[in-house]
Amino acid sequence: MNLTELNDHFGLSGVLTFEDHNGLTRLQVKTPACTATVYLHGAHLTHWQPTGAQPVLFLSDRSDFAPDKAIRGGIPVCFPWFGPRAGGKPGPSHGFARIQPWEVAFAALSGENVHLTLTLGPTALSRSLGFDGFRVAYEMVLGKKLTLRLTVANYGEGMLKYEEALHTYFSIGEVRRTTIAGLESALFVDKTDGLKEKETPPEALILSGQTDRVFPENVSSTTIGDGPRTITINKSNSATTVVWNPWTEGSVTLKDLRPDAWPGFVCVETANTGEDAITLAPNDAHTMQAEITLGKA
Ligand SMILES: O=P(O)(O)OC[C@H]1O[C@H](O)[C@H](O)[C@@H](O)[C@@H]1O
Repeated sequence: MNLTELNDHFGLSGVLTFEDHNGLTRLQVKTPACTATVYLHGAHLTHWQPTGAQPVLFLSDRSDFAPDKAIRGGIPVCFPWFGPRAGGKPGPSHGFARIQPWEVAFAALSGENVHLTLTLGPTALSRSLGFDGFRVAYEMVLGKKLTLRLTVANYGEGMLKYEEALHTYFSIGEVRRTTIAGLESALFVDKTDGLKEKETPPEALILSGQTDRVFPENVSSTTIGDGPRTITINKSNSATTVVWNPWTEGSVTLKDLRPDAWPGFVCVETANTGEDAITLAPNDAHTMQAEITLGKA
């Protein structure tokens, strides 16, 4: 659908409008409860700001907005693998979902919440990478809180094994003064240190250097302490949590991130990766959910 058709079919007067940005289609949401921006490219939520609060998501001002690139910041949807593809097989980092155009299936205002569903089915790129019999529905409920539901269905004839992540970049005042509660004494794999298995200290986590930690079999809720506010992530059907900040060392390798931007965000990711990957029998489906709420410290 072109912009006119999208606005005719799914636009909500004064609440939800589709527009072009750099050749990509995005939608802007404005309600008494929040403002939000979603790109159909990657079903990428780049902005969510409850009324009266600071923006919750970080977006890099050097991000590419191009059909073959992932947006840096917001919430990249990683599917059907996380990080580099396993087994040395070809394919983009974090899978193809974040660099494919998704379709709008549903948009409505219910009370003060906008309910939006975007879908992704097999594309030329996914088929070229061996993914044919799947469908993904991504439901967002945008209001004072944010609910994200990623449902994957197997329409193929064989088993479908996949990884997934909502790679959320939270905007924070200063990462070295930010606490992450909920991962106390938790086991993690340290991707910055040869995949060694380690355990976090018994108190809330404060990052002090380049961080790339995968917490397997971890269903805990996490709460980010960002100065006067807290950001809580409650999740279901997600067995992996990932915490990432590139720090100075990692940032220099990322062309789409200002080298001094890293103190302003932390990624706390709702995921199913590695041993927690999902395997679906034909006609089966699985839903992973994250719910993000703001509070006072
Ligand atoms: O640069 P990207 O492909 O978006 O990946 C950014 C980061 O994502 C995750 O958090 C991974 O654990 C990291 O290893 C990776 O560097």
